Amino acid sequence: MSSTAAAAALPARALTIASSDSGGGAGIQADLKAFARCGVHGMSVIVALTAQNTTGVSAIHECPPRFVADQLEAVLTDLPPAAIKTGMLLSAPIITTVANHLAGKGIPLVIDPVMVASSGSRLLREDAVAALIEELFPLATVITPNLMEAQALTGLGTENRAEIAEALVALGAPAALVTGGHGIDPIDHLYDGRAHLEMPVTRYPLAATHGAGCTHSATLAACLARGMDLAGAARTAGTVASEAVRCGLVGLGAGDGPVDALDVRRLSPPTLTDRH
Ligand SMILES: Nc1ncnc2c1ncn2[C@@H]1O[C@H](COP(=O)(O)OP(=O)(O)O)[C@@H](O)[C@H]1O
Ligand SMILES: Cc1ncc(COP(=O)(O)O)c(N)n1
Repeated sequence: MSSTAAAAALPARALTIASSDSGGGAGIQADLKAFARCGVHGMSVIVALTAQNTTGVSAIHECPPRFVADQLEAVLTDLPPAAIKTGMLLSAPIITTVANHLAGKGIPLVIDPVMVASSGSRLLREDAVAALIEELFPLATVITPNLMEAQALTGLGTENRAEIAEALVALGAPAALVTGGHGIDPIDHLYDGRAHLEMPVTRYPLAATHGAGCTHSATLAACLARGMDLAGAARTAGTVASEAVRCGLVGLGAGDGPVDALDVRRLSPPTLTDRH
């Protein structure tokens, strides 16, 4: 095969800029599973490590912003992604570093404004919220808060998703996709500054939703990397996240079990006779 033909056969690339979940349920670990689920080569810039399991976050170790910059430079110079998502970014200096590296690149960007873990720990410091809104939202293609995050970002108490999505766009993001899986209406609401689109999601009443939001935003980025339009990517993200909940690993730990975008229970190591 010529090198051009080999390159044409390569998968699309997507990058997650987020934090590690030692329990493997959310964060970088969920993002890479979602990328693989969508047939996309996943890359990861890790900004913090969490000591975390299904019951909660017990410690957070922040990467120095200079090392975050090193990772971004390593990826962006050699492996430019076709789309990027951000997840747990933790601090204002990290957000500024990320914004400085992404500004002017024109790469589709999904911002999942992860603020508080479903188990209750803060994953974005109080003093970093303004940096997220002012420095990163203007660079986004779409932001994907859940309803609680959307309320915290806008200061609105309403559950009216159309109203809240418009307020998010007024904060500087060109489009907002408000999700609402955790016990609320199973409807994702997309507003792109012109039109509203309601996307019903099949809801599963399972105790395995840890990482659902990460899986959702990573799938959205993977679909954009594969050339889908925003509405199609948003529908697919809702479907993949919902399926990941259906395949969620209830009982894996003592708390909220992790979602599973790859449905690993149906996989097994190849036998020797499968080798080629
Ligand atoms: N119980 C559930 N059943 C089916 N899908 C769900 C469930 N919980 C979450 N999801 C899916 O995950 C997406 C993100 O969930 P959500 O709870 O809004 O985010 P977060 O994990 O950030 O709180 C939803 O849009 C939906 O597609
Ligand atoms: C590293 C990391 N990133 C994101 C989340 C949010 O996921 P969830 O809302 O399911 O707790 C998390 N708990 N940990």
